[in-house]
Amino acid sequence: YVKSTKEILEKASKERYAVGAFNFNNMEFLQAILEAAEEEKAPVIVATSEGAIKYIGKGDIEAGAKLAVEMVRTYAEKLSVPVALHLDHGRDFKIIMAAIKAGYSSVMIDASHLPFEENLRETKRIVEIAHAVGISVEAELGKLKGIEDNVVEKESVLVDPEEAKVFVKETEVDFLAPAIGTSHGAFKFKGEAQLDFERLKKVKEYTQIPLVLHGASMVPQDVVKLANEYGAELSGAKGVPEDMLKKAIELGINKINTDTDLRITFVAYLRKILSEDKSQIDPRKIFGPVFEQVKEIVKERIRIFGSSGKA
Ligand SMILES: O=C(COP(=O)(O)O)NO
Ligand SMILES: [Ca+2]
Ligand code: NA
Ligand SMILES: [Zn+2]
Repeated sequence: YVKSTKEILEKASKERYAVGAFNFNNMEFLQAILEAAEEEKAPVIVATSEGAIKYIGKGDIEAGAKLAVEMVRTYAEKLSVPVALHLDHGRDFKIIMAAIKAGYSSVMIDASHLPFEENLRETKRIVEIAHAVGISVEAELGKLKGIEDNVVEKESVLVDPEEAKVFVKETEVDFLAPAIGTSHGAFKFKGEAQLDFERLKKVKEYTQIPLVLHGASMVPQDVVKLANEYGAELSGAKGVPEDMLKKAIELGINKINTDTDLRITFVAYLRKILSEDKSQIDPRKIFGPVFEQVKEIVKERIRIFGSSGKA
């Protein structure tokens, strides 16, 4: 059933577990994510980036947002678990408004590439509008490396917990994504994986609101290997290790954004199936088994996040 992001995350924050926020760009990814949540009896957040809304709507933002909402509602109303739809990395005011108008439960305003005061001002503006119509808001402090759809953040600038305290108090934002060393995509760390748990601990202490980890994919090496065996070129891919995810959850992370793990799984099994079943031309016979694997990786993540059975 459909439930608000705020209710889902406040329960998670109180009970110290995390809920997956899985990105989707099409029907099959959405189906796999929702089936995984249902099978794990877990609350789940499904998210579209601005690029996903444009992709779903073939450039028509209103149409894309509307179709995303209607797909989620159509599937979610049959499920026994709570589902919320979230706008990931909102930056364009028009797209954030389109998501709110279409019926998204929550929106992220990502102004973290701007100086603190500007990020604060932009976030406050979105919060005022969203709260006026019962929608919750996520914002980001600090910068992630990697491509955030349309922004290449050169340096990863970690969150300042003192700034976070002021930021949350002034903006009344509902959830905060503190940059603690992750980055988007499959190549997160040059050397050893490293997250700044001290900062995370302080941010939770100072803000006491649900926190979000971006760039949290684990990049499973067995799946990377499989993809490379079938012609992908993903050597050097590295994600967040399980023990670090678990420590981040203990320290107050309640929403874990996961996109790359689903993409790598999709690519590995699509390549495998196409090279093995050479006469297959029915997309359902190709996508069926591929998205079974995507469903399995989502179930594994839900278990690691601690939200299995929390519906
Ligand atoms: O932060 C993410 C996803 O991160 P990954 O690339 O690690 O899946 N979405 O907003
Ligand atoms: Ca950002
Ligand atoms: Na987000
Ligand atoms: Zn992100």
